[in-house]
Formats: sequence, structure tokens, C-alpha cells
Amino acid sequence: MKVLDNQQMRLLDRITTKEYKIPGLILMENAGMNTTVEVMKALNEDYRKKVIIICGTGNNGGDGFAVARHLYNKDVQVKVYIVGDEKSIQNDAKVNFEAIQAMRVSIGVLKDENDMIDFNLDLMKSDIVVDAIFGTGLNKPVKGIANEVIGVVNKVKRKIISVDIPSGISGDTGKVLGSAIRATKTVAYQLPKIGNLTAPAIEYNGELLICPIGIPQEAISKSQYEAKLITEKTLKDILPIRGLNSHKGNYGRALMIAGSRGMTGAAILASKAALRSGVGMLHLAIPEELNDILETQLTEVMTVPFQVPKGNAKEFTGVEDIMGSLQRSNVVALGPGLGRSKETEVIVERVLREAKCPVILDADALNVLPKMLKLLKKVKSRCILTPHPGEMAKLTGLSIPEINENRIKVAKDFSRKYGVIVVLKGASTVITDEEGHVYLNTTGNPGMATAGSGDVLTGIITALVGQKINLIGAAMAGVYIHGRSGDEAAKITGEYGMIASDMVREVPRIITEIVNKKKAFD
Ligand SMILES: NC(=O)C1=CN([C@@H]2O[C@H](COP(=O)(O)OP(=O)(O)OC[C@H]3O[C@@H](n4cnc5c(N)ncnc54)[C@H](O)[C@@H]3O)[C@@H](O)[C@H]2O)[C@@H](O)CC1
Ligand SMILES: Nc1ncnc2c1ncn2[C@@H]1O[C@H](COP(=O)(O)OP(=O)(O)O)[C@@H](O)[C@H]1O
Ligand SMILES: [K+]
Repeated sequence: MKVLDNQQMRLLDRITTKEYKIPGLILMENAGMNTTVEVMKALNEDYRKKVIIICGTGNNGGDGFAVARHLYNKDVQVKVYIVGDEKSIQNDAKVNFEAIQAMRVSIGVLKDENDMIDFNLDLMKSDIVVDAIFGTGLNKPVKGIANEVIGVVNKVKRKIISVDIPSGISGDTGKVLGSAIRATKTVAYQLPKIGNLTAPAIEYNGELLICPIGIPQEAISKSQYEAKLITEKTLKDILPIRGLNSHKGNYGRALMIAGSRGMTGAAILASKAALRSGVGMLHLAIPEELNDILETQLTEVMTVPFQVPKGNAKEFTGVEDIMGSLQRSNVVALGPGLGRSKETEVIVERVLREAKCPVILDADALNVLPKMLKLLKKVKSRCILTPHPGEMAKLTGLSIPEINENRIKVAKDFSRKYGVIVVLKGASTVITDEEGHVYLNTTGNPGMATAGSGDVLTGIITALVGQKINLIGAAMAGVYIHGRSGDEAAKITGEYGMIASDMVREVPRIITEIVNKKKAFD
């Protein structure tokens, strides 16, 4: 599904009205109708409940007036408040404004401090608030009366339904411009905007619903977009159905270089996740002293034990055993629990110089990478990097807040500069490729903020690349499946107590569910 910025959304609206001859008023009517359905659900057919609709003077406010009209017609107790000067209401919004005036819907105007007294009283008596102050037209920080209104609405703890985007959130970036409504539910129109899907806005949306408003599919298919949202439908085109006559050789021979003393768990989690994601054969390179432990834990994995020198890393001849295995592999992943030793540096450097197959770099491989960043450009195959914001900070020299405020830009710039795929992890994971394409994932939950969760992701992506899924497809499918596995695990265990192994357990079921739907579809 396409994800647009404000300007792209405005352009799509304009094309719909100009080229497809669908008046803006029809779109507004659909938007109003669909939002009314959500308000009715929130009312739960209790007509004693009161609804306050706060409208700005632009088209977002126009949608709010349309909602007011429909609710009033259904005998719901509605009060509309306008933030700003009603004289500046124009065009489609004006049509709806004049309609509710003619219908004698109760309307108040909020221009200054004095108007806040009645508003506050009404707010206390209300059950549901519809937020139609600003939508995609917000173009500067919220100040003055609008800022005050947002402040009191957030404090009063009512159910809040935001129209298109929580007011105060930039549709372009997801940043809070001054202050923003913290909604219970957001009804986004036709397509999500960047601001609906990127942090920090995801804290403000509440439940996000995407409602069609009648923009023609053809116009959508031609429209420009900033990013694509990864959905189950995306995966149906990525995950292959296994041939009846296939054998393990068809599903890849992956090499995982992971684990060190004190961090064998990372190697175990990444390996199990890879096996549970369908890789044909998995080799795990680990320091020889850990071989027995890992062989006992991982029945189906073949280990590649290597010698680690006691003193001088220059005598690290064990790296040749890893390189030997690398030559026979069709994907290599390195980093989980590898440690930040000199040996890790040698391994990462040798893999980057010698690998002919795709390379997946995570965790400690990323931690030592800043010393040899230029090598990324020399890799014979393609690379996927899976940093969390802390690792990305080391790779870019930016601070973690700088990264989190500009997640898409940071990932995109890095992908372009070094010619790699970046999976910037965290709530709403961003994936970018060498050509500047951006993909967003919204599966997952805060329960996944637990040690080992990233190792599971690396395992899944490795297995998918091993199964010859193209790299960007594997990254997309990997983060989606990983997030869904986290969501399933949270349903059983809850977010507090879930651990990375719980996610691994859910991975095969999620993949099967998606592939079965694909089979039914085909
Ligand atoms: N055909 C269309 O264009 C459609 C638009 N729709 C709605 O229209 C919205 C976009 O409408 P608009 O482009 O009119 O803009 P908005 O209604 O989002 O708000 C912008 C209005 O507020 C003012 N403004 C912006 N930032 C401000 C600030 N910080 N403080 C005070 N005033 C500020 C602007 O000057 C403008 O008048 C969408 O989010 C959606 O809800 C829908 O009705 C569907 C159809
Ligand atoms: N709040 C959240 N919502 C969705 N996904 C999350 C959230 N917190 C963490 N995750 C996911 O969990 C994983 C954590 O990975 P990482 O930070 O590398 O953990 P570790 O190094 O302990 O394995 C990432 O894939 C991340 O996207
Ligand atoms: K809004």
C-alpha cells in the first residue's frame, strides 16, 4: 500500500477532482460517512452519550462538519466547536458548514481565552471527541488557541477520534508540530500519510484505520508516493509455494557466524529462527570451545567450529575454516552475539572482501563496521544491514535522537551512500534500498523490546534470502513475519513477559498462514 506525504495527497485529491471529475464534496462526504460509522461504534448505540466535534477552518474541519451532519441526523447529541475565524471557511468545508448552520446544529467558536470556559464545561460533559482541527494542511507549529484546545482535550481523557491524522502531527514527517492530539482512533483517508506511520506519531494515532473515500484505483496506481506499507498482500507476492518435488538444496545453504562466550543464546535464537523460516541447511560458525554446547542445543544445525587464538589476533588462522564454509554458502549472516573482539573485525573484513553471496550484517558486525565502512562499496554481492538506532548512530555519527526524528531520511541516505539495504529497526521499522525506495512495517509491539529479538529477525531474513527470495523482498517479508510473530506471542504471554524464543515458536505458523492464503488465492 502506498504511503504519501502531504503534497502527494493534495495532488491525488486534485487529480481525482480535475481528471476523474469526482467533486471534492463527494470525497468529503465519503470521508464524513466513514468517520461517522466509527463514531457510532464508539457510541455503542448509547444515544445519551455526547459528542464534541472540534473543527478547524480548512477541509479537515469540513470533514468534521460532515460528521456532525450525519450524527445529528441520527439523533446523536452533537456540539461543534470551530477553532479560528469562521469567516475563513471556504469551498467544500463552507458547504458543510452552512448545512449544519441551516440544520441548527449547536455551534460554538473558539477565538480566545474567554471562549475556553464554555468549551471546558462542554468537554467535561462529553463522551467522545472528534478531532478535525488540522489534517494534511498543517504547515507550521500549532500556537495560540489551537494549542490550548489540544492541551485540554488531551487532559480530559475522553475517547478521541482523529480525522485523517491527529491534529498537530506533520503528515510529511510524523513530527509533533508544537502540540498534537493523542487520539484513541485515527481514521486516515484513502491512503496512510507518512505522518500516520512513523515515530513519534504512532504514539498519537491510537488505532489506525484506513478508509476509502472514493479516489479511483487508477489514480492511486499512478500517484507518486514516499514509501510503501508492508502488508500481508505484499508477502503473498514474495513467499514462494514449495514445489512437491523439491529438496533441501532448493532452499539454500546458509552460513551464520554468531555467538561467543557469554552470548551463545544469540547464535541459538538466530539459528532456530532461520530453521523455522524454512532454510534448507544451516551452518553455524562458532568458537571451538562452544561447539559442544551448541551442538547439544541445535540438533538440526551443522556447526563450523573455529580456533580463536589466545593472544595475537594476527594468528587467527581459524578464520580460514569460516571462509571455507562461506565459499559453499548462498547467504551469510554475521553479528548476533559475536562480540567486539579483534577476531570479529577480522571476520567482518574477510567476509566483506570475499563473499560472493548476499551478506547480512547485524549486531556486533555492525559495531565493528564503522572502522571499515568503505568496504561496503566493494562487496561483490549485495548487503542487508539490520541496525537498531544505537547501531545506526555508530554507523552514521549521528545521535540517537537525530536518527529517531528522521528515520526515513537517515536510512535512505545510508542506503544510497553505501549501496546497501538498510533495515532500521524499532517501532515502525524502515527499510530502504540502494535506489531510494522506502518500505514501512507496522507489525510488532513493545513486548519485542527484549534481548534476542533482533537475533530472531536476522535468522528469518537469512533463511528467506537462502531460499532465493530477492533481498529487498526477504527484508520486507522478514520484518513483517517477525512483527506478526511478536504480536502472536504477545497474545499468549502478554507484552511484559514475552521472550525472544516465544517469537521463534510463532514464526512457522505465521509463514504457513500467509502461504496457505496465497495457495487459496492462486
Ligand atoms: N479534496 C480534498 O482536498 C479533500 C480533503 N480532505 C480533508 O482535507 C484535509 C486537508 O485540508 P486542507 O488542505 O484544507 O488543510 P487542513 O484542514 O488540514 O488545515 C489547514 C488549515 O489550517 C491552517 N493552518 C495550517 N497550519 C496551521 C497552524 N499551525 N495554526 C493555525 N492554522 C493553521 C491553514 O492555513 C488551513 O486553513 C485532509 O487532511 C482531509 O481531512 C477530505 O475531505 C477529502 C477530500
Ligand atoms: N515497540 C516496538 N514495536 C515494534 N517492534 C519493536 C518494538 N521494540 C522493538 N521492536 C523490534 O524488536 C527487535 C529488537 O531488535 P534489537 O534491538 O536488535 O534487539 P536485540 O539486540 O536484543 O536482539 C527489532 O526488530 C525491533 O524492530
Ligand atoms: K485531524
